[in-house]
Amino acid sequence: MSILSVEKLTKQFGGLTAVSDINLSIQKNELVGLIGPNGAGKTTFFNLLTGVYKPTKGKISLNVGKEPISLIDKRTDQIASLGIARTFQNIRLFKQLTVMDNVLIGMHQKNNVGTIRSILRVPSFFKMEDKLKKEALELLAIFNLEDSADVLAENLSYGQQRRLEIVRALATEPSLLFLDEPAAGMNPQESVELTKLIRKIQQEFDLTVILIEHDMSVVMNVCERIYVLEYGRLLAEGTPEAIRSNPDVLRAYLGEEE
Ligand SMILES: Nc1ncnc2c1ncn2[C@@H]1O[C@H](COP(=O)(O)OP(=O)(O)OP(=O)(O)O)[C@@H](O)[C@H]1O
Repeated sequence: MSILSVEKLTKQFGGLTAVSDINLSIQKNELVGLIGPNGAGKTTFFNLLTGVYKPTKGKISLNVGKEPISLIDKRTDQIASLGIARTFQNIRLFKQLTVMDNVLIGMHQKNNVGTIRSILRVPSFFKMEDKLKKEALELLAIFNLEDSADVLAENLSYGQQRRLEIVRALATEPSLLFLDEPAAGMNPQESVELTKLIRKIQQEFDLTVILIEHDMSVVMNVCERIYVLEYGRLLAEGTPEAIRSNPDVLRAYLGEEE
């Protein structure tokens, strides 16, 4: 079943067409890669799917309930509440807050803790808060961050901050997770560990994952299917094996670092 489908999606910034006539369909529980040279339109594509930008043209349809839902004209918060979570190329954590609080914010988005209850601090608030903290610690443990729960996010290493971003996205209990260059700035060993973690959470949390990544070893190891963009257009689509030997892809990447 297709969980997300995109038809003729286009985004123009003045005279520049950043995303051009993209058609794509993602199946439930797939782990799909989105690759392409710098400026190919990958982040713009994520921004269109998550409501940051309004498309110039095209359709985006999400299939998580009885009827498909159009994401065109939905705000970012509405899209998030439909079960789409993302991370950003430039880490966007609450750096002055602890690791735990960063995760709790993600959870509060989903769980109705309630402003009145939290201001009045009634017993049910503390009960809910304890439950959420326990769940947050379990999520942090998957990413080997549980011992840093009380550390300020700004004091984490770069690799840890990237992992915390994923935990915070997971805390909203998404069905679709968009990861924008999760391995950027990581050393090779951290990238390998992250690859395993992405696969693990996809299976454990029944997730559909779309991953933008420049690190080809991450993409080729983790993705079941890959879409390649170039100058905003869809250049190729296929399994990692097919993409690896596709002449158009090789040409687009010629001279690019792998
Ligand atoms: N807000 C904007 N206003 C104008 N042009 C933009 C805007 N956002 C992106 N662009 C342009 O759209 C094109 C696609 O950019 P985008 O960031 O989506 O590419 P990308 O594939 O994610 O690149 P990278 O791999 O370098 O992150 C680029 O030419 C970029 O300069």
